[in-house]
Amino acid sequence: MKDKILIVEDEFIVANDLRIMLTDAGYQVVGIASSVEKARALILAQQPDWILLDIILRGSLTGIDLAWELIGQQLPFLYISANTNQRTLEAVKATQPYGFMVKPFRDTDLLVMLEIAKYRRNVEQGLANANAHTRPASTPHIEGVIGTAGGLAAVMQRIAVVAPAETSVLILGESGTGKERIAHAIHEFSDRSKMPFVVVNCAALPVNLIESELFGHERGAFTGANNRRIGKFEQANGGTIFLDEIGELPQDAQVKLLRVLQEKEIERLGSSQTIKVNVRIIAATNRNLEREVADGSFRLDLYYRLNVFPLVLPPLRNRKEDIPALAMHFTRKYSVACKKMITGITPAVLAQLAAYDWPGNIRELEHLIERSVLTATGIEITKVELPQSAASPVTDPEAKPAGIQTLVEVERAHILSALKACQGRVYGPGGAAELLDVPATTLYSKMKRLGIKQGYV
Ligand SMILES: Nc1ncnc2c1ncn2[C@@H]1O[C@H](COP(=O)(O)OP(=O)(O)OP(=O)(O)O)[C@@H](O)[C@H]1O
Repeated sequence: MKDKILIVEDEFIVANDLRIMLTDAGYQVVGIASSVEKARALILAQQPDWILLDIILRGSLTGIDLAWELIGQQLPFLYISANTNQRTLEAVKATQPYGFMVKPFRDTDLLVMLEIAKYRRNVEQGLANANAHTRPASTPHIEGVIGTAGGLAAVMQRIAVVAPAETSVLILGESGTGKERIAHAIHEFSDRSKMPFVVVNCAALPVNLIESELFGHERGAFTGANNRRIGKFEQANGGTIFLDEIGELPQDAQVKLLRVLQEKEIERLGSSQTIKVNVRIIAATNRNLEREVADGSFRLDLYYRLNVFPLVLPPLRNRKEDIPALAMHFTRKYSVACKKMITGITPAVLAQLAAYDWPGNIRELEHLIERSVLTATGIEITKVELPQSAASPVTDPEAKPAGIQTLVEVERAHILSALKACQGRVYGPGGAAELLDVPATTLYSKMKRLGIKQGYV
C-alpha cells in the first residue's frame, strides 16, 4: 500500500512541486496545509503515514510546535526548511525528527531521505511490536492530551476503545495525573460530545448536600430548600457526568447512584416521582477502592458496576517519556496566555525535569512551567525552580543533559573516526597517531584504556 504523506508548507509553489514529485515517486499525497490549524484538520481526516514539515508557516504556530503534537500522536515527520540558524536547529533537534532537508534540495535527495526514514521507522516498529505484541500501530489524537510512546500511549488506546461505547468508566490514579482531563477526553470522543459534560467533586461537597446536588430537590424537601433544584444528573441528561473522588460518596448516596446505574432513573429529594435520565457515568478516585470495599465503606455492588472498564493513569514519575512533550505543551499554552514568544526549553532544563519525581504529577509540572514562562527573559526556558529536595544535574552525576557526551565518549568516538580515516592503521606515515598528532605509543595506550582493539575499524 502506498505511504500517505501530508505536506505542511506555506509556499504553494514549493508545496505543489513537492506534491508532483512525491506522486511521481509512488507516494499518495493526502493534502497540503499552509498552517498548523489546517494540518491538524488534515491529520484527523486523512491519517497520513508521514508529515513533511516546513518550519515557518502561516499563523502564529510553527512546524516545530506541530512536531511536538506529532510526537504525542506517534506520527513520524521530517523537516524541509530553509531555516538553519543555530537556535532553530537546537529546537528541531529536541523534537528528534526522522530527517531534515535544507531548501532548496534535489528531488532525489528528498526521496533518499524518505527511504531511509521509512526503513528506520520499520525497524523501530518491528522492535516495538516485538516488545509489545498487542500494541496497535497508532494512538488516537486527543486535542490537548499529551501521551507519548511508552508513556500514556497505552491509556490513550484504551480511551479510543471505550469512548464510543456507553460503558461506565472508572479512572484510577494519583492526584494530578489527569483523571478529569481524560474523563473529558472520553466524553469528547463519544457520541455524547455535543451534550453536557458535568463535573461533580464528591470530596468538595458537604455530606448533607451531596444527594441534593446529585439528584436535586423539591421546594420544602428539607429546611432551607426554598426552591426546587435541578440536580447534576438531570443537568447531564444526554451527556456525561464525571464523579471525581467517588470514594468520598456517603453510603446513602451510593445506594442512589447504584439505582441510576441499574434503572437509569432518579428521584429528586422530597419527591416520589421518578425521572428517567440518560447519563453516562465516569468516576474517578485516587484511593484504593478495593480496600474501601474490604473495610465496608464502599458498596461492593456499586464497585462492580463502576469498575466495568478501569483506566489506570500512571504517575508521571513512571512515564518520564511524556515529560518533554508535556513541558513543551504547557510552554506553548502559557506563552500564548502570557503573550510571550517562548519557543523552547534548554536540554539542561529538560534533564532536570526528567530527574525530578513529580509527587504532584502533571498538575505540578504545569504550574512549574507556568511560573517559568512568566519569569523567562529570552525565547527559551533556561531555568526552573524545583523543590529543594529535587535532584539537579549539578548534584546528581547521573542526570546529564540529553545529547551531551562525556569526555571519554568524545575521546573514544574521535579516535575511532581517526582510525577509520586511516583504514585502521595506527603507526607510521598516514596512520592515526600521525593524524591525531600524538606518539603512537600514547595512542596505543589510550586505545587499550578505552577498549578499542586494533583492527576494530
Ligand atoms: N495527558 C495530558 N496532557 C496534557 N495536559 C494534561 C494531561 N493530563 C492532565 N493534564 C493537565 O494537568 C492538570 C491536572 O489534571 P487533572 O485535573 O485532570 O488531574 P486529576 O488527576 O483529575 O487531579 P485530582 O485527582 O487532583 O482531581 C490539568 O490542567 C490538565 O489539563
